[in-house]
Amino acid sequence: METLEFQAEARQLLQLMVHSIYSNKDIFLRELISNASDALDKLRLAKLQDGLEADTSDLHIEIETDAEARTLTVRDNGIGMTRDEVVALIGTIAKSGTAELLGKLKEAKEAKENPELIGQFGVGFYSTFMVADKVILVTRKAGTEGHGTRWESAGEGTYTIDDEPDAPVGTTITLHLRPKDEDDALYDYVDEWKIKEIVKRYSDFIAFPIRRVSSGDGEPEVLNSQKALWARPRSEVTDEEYHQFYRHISHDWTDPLEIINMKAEGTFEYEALLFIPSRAPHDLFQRDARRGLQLYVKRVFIMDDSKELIPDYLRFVKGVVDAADLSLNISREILQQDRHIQMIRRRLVKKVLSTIKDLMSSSPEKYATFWREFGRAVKEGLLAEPDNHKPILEIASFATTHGSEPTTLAAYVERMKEGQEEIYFLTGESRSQVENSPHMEAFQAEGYEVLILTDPVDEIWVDAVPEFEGKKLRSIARGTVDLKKDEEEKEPEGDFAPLLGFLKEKLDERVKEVRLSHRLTTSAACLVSDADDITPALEKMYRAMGQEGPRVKRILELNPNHPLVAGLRAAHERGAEDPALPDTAELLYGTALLAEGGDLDDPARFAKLLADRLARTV
Ligand SMILES: Nc1ncnc2c1ncn2[C@@H]1O[C@H](COP(=O)(O)OP(=O)(O)OP(=O)(O)O)[C@@H](O)[C@H]1O
Repeated sequence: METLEFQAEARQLLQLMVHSIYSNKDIFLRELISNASDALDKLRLAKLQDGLEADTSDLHIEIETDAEARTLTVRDNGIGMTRDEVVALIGTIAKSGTAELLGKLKEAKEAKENPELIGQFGVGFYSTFMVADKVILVTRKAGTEGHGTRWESAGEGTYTIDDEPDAPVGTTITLHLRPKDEDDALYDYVDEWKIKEIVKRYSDFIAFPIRRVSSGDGEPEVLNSQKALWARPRSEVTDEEYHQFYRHISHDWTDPLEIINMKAEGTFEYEALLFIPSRAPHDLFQRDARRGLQLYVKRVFIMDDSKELIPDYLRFVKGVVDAADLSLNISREILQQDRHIQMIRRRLVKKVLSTIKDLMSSSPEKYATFWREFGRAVKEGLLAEPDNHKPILEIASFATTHGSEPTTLAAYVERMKEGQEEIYFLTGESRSQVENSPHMEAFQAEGYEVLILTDPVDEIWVDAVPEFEGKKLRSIARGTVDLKKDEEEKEPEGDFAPLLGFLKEKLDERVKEVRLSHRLTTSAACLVSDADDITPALEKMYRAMGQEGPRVKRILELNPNHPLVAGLRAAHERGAEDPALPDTAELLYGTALLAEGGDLDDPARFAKLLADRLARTV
């Protein structure tokens, strides 16, 4: 017999379990049944796809209680585990992001107040320690000869592991129950009615029979109806049943925001049951996160995380697709090329997008939640699926200078001023940075609405999307802007020509052009990108990804009505040789860069120039 230590993170999680941060302890049984069901799926699949020799004629889950010994046993005749697997799977937590979450959960008190936080990672097998002070797991892997493995722990720092000579194939988990304490929601889990209630509530849809055996009783009783939820008409399924199923497949603690049923008949039949969660998982933007749907073929589970069924930008959608005409032996490789799968995927996308669109009118609050949680991911679809620009843009909303609530593009277009032909936007790092950017000045002064785009993905998709309802999307930090229709109000460029030429020469390394601006009302100067150039934010992103390219020069625009610019022109006219002029040019450029939230190349030099100049004014 060997005594081993739990990995540090596993120990922390166990601690939380032992000290019962969950107010609902009943869920331990749901977790055990869920694992058993997965193990049965895996055995059936191993036989089907890998030709494993195994008896799958009576796959089932058994629950046995012994009131005297106060034990509860959950048994399955599924795939089982090898000794190494027991150590790796039960002694450690391999899931990404767990450490981080555990950090947040350190305070058990906080966890009690935040059930959703803990719901974000499956507590799984460890939840048994909420109700048991000793857990024994005996298992044998299907297809292995000889002995099985016995694992035992009291949920503290260590566990023991040993050979078990006569273990049958599958896994048996025996809990030595703590004394009941109903004040602490710790019920009597040897009670027949309690078991029935829990199974009915949480595990009714499990595809394998869950049988209750009890010493003395005669025939075992089947506790669940085993009906595949996606195959039942929506009107016959309660929300509670859907929610439990959602938990089984998603391991999310909170109820889903929306449930989608689909059924296609005809040449290619399939059924789908999809869920849109009500909150983004913590790993929505992590590359290694689990994504994809469950694939079944005629009620037989084939695989988890089937990415081929749903595009990456809808990776938060959970659910099941049950296709009638696929081979049970289908592999991931074949899945990628399968025409039917591609067709299903297109239909699912269409359905998800139209469901969100319906929410916008039927339940604006739900829609707002959806967009807040998942909008950032959905916008990636504008890059990935040009064919779906329209339906994606229709469900998108954006922060805007028109009030504090986000707006749809349709609502923006409706509010457009007479004569306005483009949809104006400005990208940046935060709302306040964008709002206070010099680029905004003329638009604000003239009463034009500007969309405020602050997600990193915004920098990219705006270049991929040419228009919405025939209106071009237009960055107000790019190209020329001419909001004033009245030619007479404009300053003649001619008077400024010598100054513009001088500045261009002095700032040649940084700007490609210096010109008068029509977008400034209060600032002296601003920087804009040429219509076809990439923006500084994008340049920065490329750089961060390791793609060095040549520096893109921008255009310096001056406000002819600003006293600084007027004064500079006068000074330049008095004498172009004035030694203070080049410094002023640099200060002007630096100030424009700072005003839009940009980074100076040489902040120390800028600070020195500024201090010298200020010293002369005090
Ligand atoms: N009855 C079982 N038969 C075979 N393997 C099992 C069984 N129970 C658990 N396992 C293995 O142990 C692993 C860890 O189980 P655990 O319940 O802790 O987490 P999980 O099921 O992977 O995640 P979650 O709890 O989020 O569902 C499982 O993924 C599975 O590989």
